[in-house]
Amino acid sequence: MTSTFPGGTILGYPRIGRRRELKRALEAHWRGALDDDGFHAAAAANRRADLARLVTLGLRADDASIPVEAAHYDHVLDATLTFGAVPPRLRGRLPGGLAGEWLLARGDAEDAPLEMTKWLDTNYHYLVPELDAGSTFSLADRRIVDRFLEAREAGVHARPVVVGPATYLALAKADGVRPIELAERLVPAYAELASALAAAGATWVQLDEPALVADLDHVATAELQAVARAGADAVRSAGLRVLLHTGHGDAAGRVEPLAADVDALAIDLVRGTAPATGALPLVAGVVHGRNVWRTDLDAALEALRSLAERGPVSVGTSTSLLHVPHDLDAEGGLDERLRSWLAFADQKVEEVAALAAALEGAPDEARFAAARTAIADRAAAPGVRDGAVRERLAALPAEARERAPYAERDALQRERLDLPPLPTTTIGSFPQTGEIRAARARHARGELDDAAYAEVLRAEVRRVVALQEELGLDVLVHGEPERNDMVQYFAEHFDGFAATEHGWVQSYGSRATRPSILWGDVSRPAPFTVEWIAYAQSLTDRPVKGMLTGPVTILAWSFVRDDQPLGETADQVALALADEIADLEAAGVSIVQVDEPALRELLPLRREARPDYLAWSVDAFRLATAGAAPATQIHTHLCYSEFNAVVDAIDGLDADVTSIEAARSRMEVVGALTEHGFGRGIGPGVYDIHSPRVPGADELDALLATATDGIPAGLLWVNPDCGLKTRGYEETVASLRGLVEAAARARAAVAVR
Ligand code: MET
Ligand SMILES: [Zn+2]
Repeated sequence: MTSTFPGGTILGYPRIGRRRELKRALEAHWRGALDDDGFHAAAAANRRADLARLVTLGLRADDASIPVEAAHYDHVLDATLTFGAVPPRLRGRLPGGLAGEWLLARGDAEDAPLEMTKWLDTNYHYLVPELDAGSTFSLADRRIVDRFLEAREAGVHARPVVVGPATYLALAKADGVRPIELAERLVPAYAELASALAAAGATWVQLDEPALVADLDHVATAELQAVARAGADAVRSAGLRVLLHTGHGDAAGRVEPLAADVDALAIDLVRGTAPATGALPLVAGVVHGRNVWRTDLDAALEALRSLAERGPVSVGTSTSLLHVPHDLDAEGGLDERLRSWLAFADQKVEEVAALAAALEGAPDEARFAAARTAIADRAAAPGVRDGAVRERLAALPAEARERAPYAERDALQRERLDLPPLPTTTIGSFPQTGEIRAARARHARGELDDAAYAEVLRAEVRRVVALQEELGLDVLVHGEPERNDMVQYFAEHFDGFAATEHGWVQSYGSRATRPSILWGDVSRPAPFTVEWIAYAQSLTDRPVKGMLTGPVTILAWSFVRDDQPLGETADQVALALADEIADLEAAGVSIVQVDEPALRELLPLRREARPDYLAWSVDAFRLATAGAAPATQIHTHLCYSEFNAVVDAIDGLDADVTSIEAARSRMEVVGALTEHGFGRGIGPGVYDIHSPRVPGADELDALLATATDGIPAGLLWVNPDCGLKTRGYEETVASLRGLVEAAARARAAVAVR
């Protein structure tokens, strides 16, 4: 066991299991099919399998190369439990053990769970710590120590990983106090944890402090640095060595003041540069932790060698591998050529090991040659560059992103659609019933033929349209039963994308998504949404919305190519969507919604990078939609985030109607929009679809009153926060009935004014 840093390491590894074993264990335990012991045994078996795998792949078992994090549900929740940060509303009554953990993660009939939000600029959701001025912290749970001991029993001297205090507090919410001000109370709990780890025999601890490289509105970089430094000092005071890990972008200019307080620094060299930390040992993140492309080993080795001139260097990933699937070898169905260009988590571990060996002077020439061949092959492969797509983009006229003035569009649309004031609508999806899911699975297995599957879906469209008419909604949807996922469905119908079979990536808790791989130039060979919308429209006289996913969201929820700027890829997707919109219009569709729920998610963590991002993302949306006739009403939909920071961009989208999540924040966004002078249609959500709760009439009236106070009645729409696909029919029908009735009351109130 050495105290100098190992030659090669990773910063984290997927925790869900190669075949989503952890998901199965979690869900079985929640259903009551597995007791506590059974769950712990399954989770431990999964952790042990991962440790063994990492050793096989080339990480050393004896020198703290292997990180152990392995949360049951979420690593931020693990910190909350470890330090006893019980939410004030549950103080004194949070059950111990798994029951308490699930109460925080999932809530129950009486108690809401912790709020969930996105981890930095990723699509991973963490549970937001809930604190107040009375919060205190101590080592309340020994899971981090126990996992270290468990690994040792399995023959691995591992490196425990914990979210650092600066990041923990930066990502927390607190009542009556700025969370960062609680640092003086939190830091001693890190010292307690460190003492326990030292007593257990640990040598290194990894403190994850990505907040250091972000620009946050509510806390200054200097404050974060001071708290991160105090956390590192606390861990060191127990005799442990600290690996400070930032990831998620450029650490240069952010970590230098901590150089004397840590023993090594893990930095993202894919998106950032090396900080001026002298001869401090660096874990150089040259293997991309968040995408699925094979590393250019030659270039990486060169970068490592030049860094090695300054001081000790080991090889690492740019972030935790939490954000990529386990193993490419599981993908038997992928095109062989595409497969040769890729690396999932396990392949990235092998890349790290290969680079570490080469840096030590023992390069595996065959592996380097294979990487070289694959990278050259990818650069020249057909489809990666499609002449027709490129010519079309190059030839775009200047006005390709401009629609007619809103006033003109508005007049034409009002005449064409003839809607009542405060029109009611939904966001697109209706509950995905067990029946639909079962039919999709049987269709995928070949047990249900195309015609029979299509009939199941059509029956669902009929039911959804009839239900909406009965409820009295004004603008209808077809319900999206044919879509497994709002991005994957598009990826499956566009050229330039490939889907994986087992490429699951944790999204939150037991939930995982399977991002598609965007590998080539994107185009749309044939219309694919039109038949569904047209079928729904044939069943009703009310307008049915065409329903598309926007370019930014398609990129955000896929693995994107790394060989051209994102903005260029976004424009290609935009043109593919523009083709679909043209076909929808030709089929008589009068309203098209283009969803951009991820617009806020991709916002760069650093302020200086934001204007460029907002420019290309808004441009891509406009390119997708500007070809629509002035009489075609373009809607967009945004959710999952706090949108105050991007109101200008939302305005820039120039959609005729924007529906936006607002119920949970009690219409907070209405104020921001009013202040901005937003002058087009707006539907702040009045029904929080993330919970099975049916909103009461008073609640709906109150939310609508806030909306009508801030938004001119002529612009206001009434809708839920988001799509209904995760809900059951019972609560959906009750909630939508309430929503339509509340809209009628609000209409009457507005008419009287
Ligand atoms: C995450 S946004 C979802 C929008 C989509 N149209 C739906 O209703 O499900
Ligand atoms: Zn949504």
